[in-house]
This record gives sequence, structure tokens and C-alpha cells, in this order.
Amino acid sequence: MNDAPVPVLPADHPLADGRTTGSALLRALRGERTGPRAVWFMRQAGRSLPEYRAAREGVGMLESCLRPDLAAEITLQPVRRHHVDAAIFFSDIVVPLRLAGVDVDIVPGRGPVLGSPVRTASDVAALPSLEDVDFTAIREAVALTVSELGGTPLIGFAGAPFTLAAYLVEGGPSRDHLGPRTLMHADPETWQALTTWAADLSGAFLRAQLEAGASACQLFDSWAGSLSAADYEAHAAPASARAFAHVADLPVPRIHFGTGTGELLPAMHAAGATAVGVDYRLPLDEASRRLGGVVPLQGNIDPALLAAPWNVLEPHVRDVLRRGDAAPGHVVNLGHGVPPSTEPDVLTRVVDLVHEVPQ
Ligand SMILES: Cc1c2[nH]c(c1CCC(=O)O)Cc1[nH]c(c(CCC(=O)O)c1C)Cc1[nH]c(c(CCC(=O)O)c1C)Cc1[nH]c(c(C)c1CCC(=O)O)C2
Repeated sequence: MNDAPVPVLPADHPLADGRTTGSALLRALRGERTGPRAVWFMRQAGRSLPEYRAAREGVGMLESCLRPDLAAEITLQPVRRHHVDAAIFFSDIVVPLRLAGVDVDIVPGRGPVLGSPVRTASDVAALPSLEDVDFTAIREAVALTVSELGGTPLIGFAGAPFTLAAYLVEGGPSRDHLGPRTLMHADPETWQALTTWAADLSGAFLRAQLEAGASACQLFDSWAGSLSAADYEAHAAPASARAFAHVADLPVPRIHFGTGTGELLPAMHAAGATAVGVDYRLPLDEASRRLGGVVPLQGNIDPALLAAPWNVLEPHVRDVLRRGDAAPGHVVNLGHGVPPSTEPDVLTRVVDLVHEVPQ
């Protein structure tokens, strides 16, 4: 397993201006347990917020990600409103595909859709070169965001190669990911070439965000839970490790998250993560046990309970905090993204509760 401690930023490192070193997020991700807990929410920027819907009016999803002023504004909205302990960069796992020149769009209510799916050796060979992908819009958006955030850290992110490849092979969202799961066995060489390409693209996207000032990063492998542990280890983890390797020399924490990954947590950690995100299906004390009790965890309030009455949600949040105490560090989050129908005040109330409960 990968038990390497997160390196502390040397004072003369170009990324180390000390802004966020003492923040609740970075302390928890280093395995420290002092002061109030850190809390943020996956998909905290998005349709649950009226100010997001107003900012996005008439602007396509990918276009809004590529306009630095708009991406920065949307990233900051949930920090202002909920007083969360981290911003997550407003972007999408398919933004680097678009920047590389792949024909992809995000269809409202559906998700990423490709102009043509990538299924054969010649499809993979025809993918654009990654030599000169231009991340200028991303760097500008991150720099703008960080200049407004002060001591609150920004988390950069990318899609893990398996989840990206799942969209590329299917050509759009799917339930069972049959296409990629067939391909990895039927034509492992093509699969390996595809996931290597995706790893280098996601790795470059992460690196651009970190070099521009993000303080931590997260690799989203949302659909990894559709794989058996054996398939994950053989056909997905090596490419995730390759994506993380692009930023392993930077002294920032690396979070690895997927859904339905209870059986995959040790392999996800071993791929080069310094902290592991856990979905709502597995209690954090059990997740920590599976990781040998040495890995900081992130999670795992059930997003479904955000719509339940407070007298149901509050004990659930307290239970998550108690179970999270089993891990060396705990970043409180949801077990998956904020549902668009969530009442924003509920999230603010959860943040207040998490900050009140002593650890
Ligand atoms: C699988 C995946 C995608 N995108 C992402 C993942 C991994 C996380 C996860 O599992 O949820 C990651 C993502 N997408 C978005 C963020 C932004 C930051 C944040 O978390 O606040 C992040 C981290 C914005 C977004 N990405 C998307 C939206 C909604 C677009 C809108 O507001 O119209 C947002 C805010 C679009 C998107 N993009 C994707 C989907 C499935 C969708 C939803 C389609 C829909 O329901 O309309 C692909």
C-alpha cells in the first residue's frame, strides 16, 4: 500500500505561499485532528443554487467552463453561501477532451455525449495528440479563483481514465458500462492505449490546475464501482496511477473517489492517492478498517437524506462524523454529488452542524 506521508510544502516552493497550509481541509488531509472538521460537497457548484442558474442563463455548460470569469464566479458561489472549507474548481471531467479537440458536448439532463464513440484500435490511433493542448483558460480561471479565495483552498480535479474511457467508448452516459467492460477483455491492447491517452490528458489537466494555484486534487472515478476488484486492478488502476503520477512531484494531497467502490478502496489508495473518498454505501469506520486505519477519508453523507426532515438528517450527519473518527483524518462530504433539487439552506445547516461538533 501507499503509506507515504503528504510532503509538507517547503517554504521556497513556487506553490507554497502558505495561504492554505493551515486550513481545515489540508490539516485533515495530512491526518491532523485539531480544530473544527473540514466540510465541502461534491457538485456544490451547480443547479441547487439560484445564483448558479442565473449565472448560467443562456450559456452552454462547456462554454461556461471555458470562460475564466464565469468559471471563477461559479466556483466561488457555494463558498460564499455555505462557508464550506474548500472550493472545487467549476469544470467537468470532459473539459480536457474538448480542449484536446474531441467532439464532445454536455447535454442538459443527460450528460457528456460524443460526436463519435471510440471503440477500435484505429479510433484510438485517431485521437488527437496531447502535445500542445492549451489549458490557458483553465489556468486563468484557477488563478482568478485563488486570488479571491484567500485562505480557503481550491481543489482541482479530473476524471479517472476508466470513467473518461467509459464515456468515450459508449459515446454517452450508460448504466452498466458494457462497452468498456467488453473492450478491456476483448481487445486489451486497444483498451490500454485508450486509458493511457486518457490518463495523460487527465494528468495534464490536474497539473494545470495545481500549477495555477489549486491546493489539493481529486480524481473522480465515478463509474469504477461497475468493475470487479480483479478487473479494476488489471484494467483501470494502472491508468489511474499514471494520471496521479503526473502530479506526484507536487506537494499537494491527492484524493481518489468513486461510487460503489467498497471492494476497491485498497487498490484506489495504492494507485497513488493520499486520501480516499467513500460513497454512501459503506460506513467510514468499515472503510477505514479496509484501508488499515492509516488513510485520511472523505465522505460520506447520503445525498438522499438531504431531502429528509432535519430530525432524520441531523443524526445521520452525527453518525458520519462519529464513524469518520476511526480514520486518521476526515474531510466531511457527501457520498456523491449534491442532487440538483437540494434546498440550499439544508447544505448551509449541515456545514454549521459539522463546524459545531467538536472532534
Ligand atoms: C461523471 C462526471 C461528470 N462530471 C463530473 C463527474 C464526476 C463526478 C460525479 O460522479 O458526479 C465532475 C464534475 N462536473 C461538474 C463538477 C464541478 C464542480 C462541483 O463539484 O461543484 C465536477 C467535479 C460540473 C457539472 N457537470 C455537469 C453539470 C450540470 C450542467 C448544468 O448545470 O446544466 C455540472 C454543474 C454536467 C454533467 N457532467 C457529467 C454528468 C454526468 C453531468 C450531469 C448531466 C445533467 O444532469 O445535466 C460527467
